[in-house]
Amino acid sequence: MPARLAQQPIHVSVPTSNSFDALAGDKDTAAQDDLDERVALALRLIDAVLDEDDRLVRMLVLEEKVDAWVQDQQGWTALHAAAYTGNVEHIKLLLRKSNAVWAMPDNLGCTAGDIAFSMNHDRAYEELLAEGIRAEMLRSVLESASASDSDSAMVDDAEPSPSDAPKLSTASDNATFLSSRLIFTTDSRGQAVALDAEGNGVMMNWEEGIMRRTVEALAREGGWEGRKGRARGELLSEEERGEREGLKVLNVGFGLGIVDTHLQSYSPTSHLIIEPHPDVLAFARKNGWFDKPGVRFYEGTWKQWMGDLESGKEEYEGWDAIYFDTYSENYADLHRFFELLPDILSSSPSARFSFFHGLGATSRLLYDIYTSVSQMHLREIGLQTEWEEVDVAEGVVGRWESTGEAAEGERTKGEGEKKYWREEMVGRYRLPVCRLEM
Ligand SMILES: C[S@@+](CC[C@H](N)C(=O)[O-])C[C@H]1O[C@@H](n2cnc3c(N)ncnc32)[C@H](O)[C@@H]1O
Repeated sequence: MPARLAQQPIHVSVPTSNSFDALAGDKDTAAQDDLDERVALALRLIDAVLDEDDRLVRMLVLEEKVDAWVQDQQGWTALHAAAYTGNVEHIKLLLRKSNAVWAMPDNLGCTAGDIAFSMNHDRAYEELLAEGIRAEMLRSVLESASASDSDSAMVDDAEPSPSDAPKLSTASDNATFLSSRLIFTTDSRGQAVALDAEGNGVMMNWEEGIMRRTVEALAREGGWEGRKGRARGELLSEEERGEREGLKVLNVGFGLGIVDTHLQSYSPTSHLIIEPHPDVLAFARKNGWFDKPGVRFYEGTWKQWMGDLESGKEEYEGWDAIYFDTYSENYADLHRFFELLPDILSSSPSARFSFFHGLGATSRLLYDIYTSVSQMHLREIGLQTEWEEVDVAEGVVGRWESTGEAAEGERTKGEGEKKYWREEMVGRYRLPVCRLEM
């Protein structure tokens, strides 16, 4: 979920370890001297930016062509320094005239944009945000071009990896996740959790508040709030007599069944759940989900379901409410799902789509970028998005426990625990509610 999509939200070709180590690794003396000099100049650039020595900054960037991506001991680059001073001209110079990397995190995981945000340098933040949005939009254009070149648009990539392939993580590779075991248990605070084979939280009960608020928003916007708590039989009779519209809901990714439980409280006429993981399906079966009236499971991935829609095995029904929350997929997958929406969302003006927006939730800058990029991609296919802000803490106990799902997440508590949502930096959860523009 959340970061399930944000496991690898940003793919940039930059060194991931401290740049000093990378540069210092070369044993050749002449080359080493050259590297030492480059590092020294890069550190000088950081100092010059911090001193706002405009002449020196310009000389180092324009004449010396200093490597602006080099990090100091705290992981700062010249761009972090410019974000700290809020000097917009330096930010522009570094981004346009040198090899500064907007997404480079420092040792605490902060990008330059996060630094600008925390210093309340609004213009500097906007500049870095615009750069991130541009880069991500470009990346997704290139990704979709290469996906169509390789004719993979409808191919399900959730095939088991060959045994000689490098070991992939359950948190970032969907096929690896789907072929590994899941455990349904409770954490030390008694909250339900689903953990993957690496101990990452696939779904945790702290997300209950978000799931409830999502279904409430879909129901309110979709005009089916009034179904809540009514007997299913009565609702169906009203539908048959033409006194009430039917309600068709589709959820992609069952997890702990939290969002589906909320959807069920409105007794939908039909409720399709797409879920491929055998352990999740067994959990759902054990908890009676296969016997609920109106509920049907598609036992496969959403990409397999797309293939079945195309081949006519599954029907394009036109759903009134669609929710998407998978695991170990990335933004490119979500984007592909967006493109299916005009064909599967009911043409009724009250039809709504939502998805779990945990994209880039390790950084304020990344969260803002993915909010904008997803909204732009949805607009491209004719969907308008409104965002509701949700306090993730709402009614939740110990929500940060044992979430290893953000691969780049910071260790925060005991061994094996990582922080997923950097609340202090990212702020409130943004709940998307999308509808077709009429
Ligand atoms: C985060 S959980 C969903 C939680 C759910 N929203 C809830 O309220 O409990 C993600 C689910 O997506 C499923 N999933 C993973 N990959 C998928 C795929 N390619 N297609 C459909 N579902 C997938 C996982 O097995 C898991 O059950």
